[in-house]
Amino acid sequence: MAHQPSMWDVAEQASLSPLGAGVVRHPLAHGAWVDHLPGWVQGSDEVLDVLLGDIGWRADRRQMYDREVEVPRLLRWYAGGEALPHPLLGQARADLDAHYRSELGEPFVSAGMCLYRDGRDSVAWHGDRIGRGRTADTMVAIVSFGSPRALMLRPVGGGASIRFTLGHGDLVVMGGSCQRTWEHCIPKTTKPVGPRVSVQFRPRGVA
Ligand SMILES: O=C(O)CCC(=O)C(=O)O
Ligand SMILES: [Fe+2]
Repeated sequence: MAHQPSMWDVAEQASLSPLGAGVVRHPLAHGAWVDHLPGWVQGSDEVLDVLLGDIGWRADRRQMYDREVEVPRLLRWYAGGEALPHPLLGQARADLDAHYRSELGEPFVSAGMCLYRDGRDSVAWHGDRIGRGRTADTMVAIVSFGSPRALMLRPVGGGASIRFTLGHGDLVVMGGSCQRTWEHCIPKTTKPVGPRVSVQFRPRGVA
C-alpha cells in the first residue's frame, strides 16, 4: 500500500513561524536591544540531525600565553555564497532579511555555526567586534538547535547581567550597540546537557 501522508509527517517537517507576530524586543541600556522568539522553528529535529552530521566541523586552536589550546566548541563557517546544509536555514536567513531589512539596511550574509558538544563546551565573554561591530550598530541573529543553554549578557562597563535560555528552535537577535556596549557568553554548565548547535547570521563585514 502506498504511504499515506499523516498529521505526523506534517508535524515533523521543519518550518518557521511568521516573525512579525511573535518577536519580543527587550531594550537594554546604552542603545542595545535583544529580540527573542522562542520556538521560531518547528520540527527542528531534522535540522539538528543534519547539523550534527559531517558538515565539516573543526576544532579551532588559540594562542594562550605560551601555549596553544583548543577552543571549547567546534566551528563551521559558511560565507554568503556557500549553500547551507539544510534548506530551512536558507529560509531562515530570507525571513530574517525580510523582517529586519528596513532597520538593518543591509542583508544577513554569513552563517557562523558553533557546536557545543556538552556542558564543558562554552564561549567566554566577548562582543562580536571583528569588523564593523567594533564601531557601528549592527545585528547578529542566532537560531539554536538541540539542548537548551544559557546566553548571558552584561554591560561592558559593569552592571547586572541578564540571561536568556536558548532552546531547540529559538531565535535571538542582538541589535543596536549590543556588540560594542555589551558582552555575551555561553557559560559552561555542570548539568548533564546534550549537544547544542547555534547558527549565527551576520551582515557582511561583521564577525
Ligand atoms: O552560541 C551562541 O549562541 C553564541 C555564539 C557566539 O557568541 C559567537 O560565536 O560569537
Ligand atoms: Fe558572539
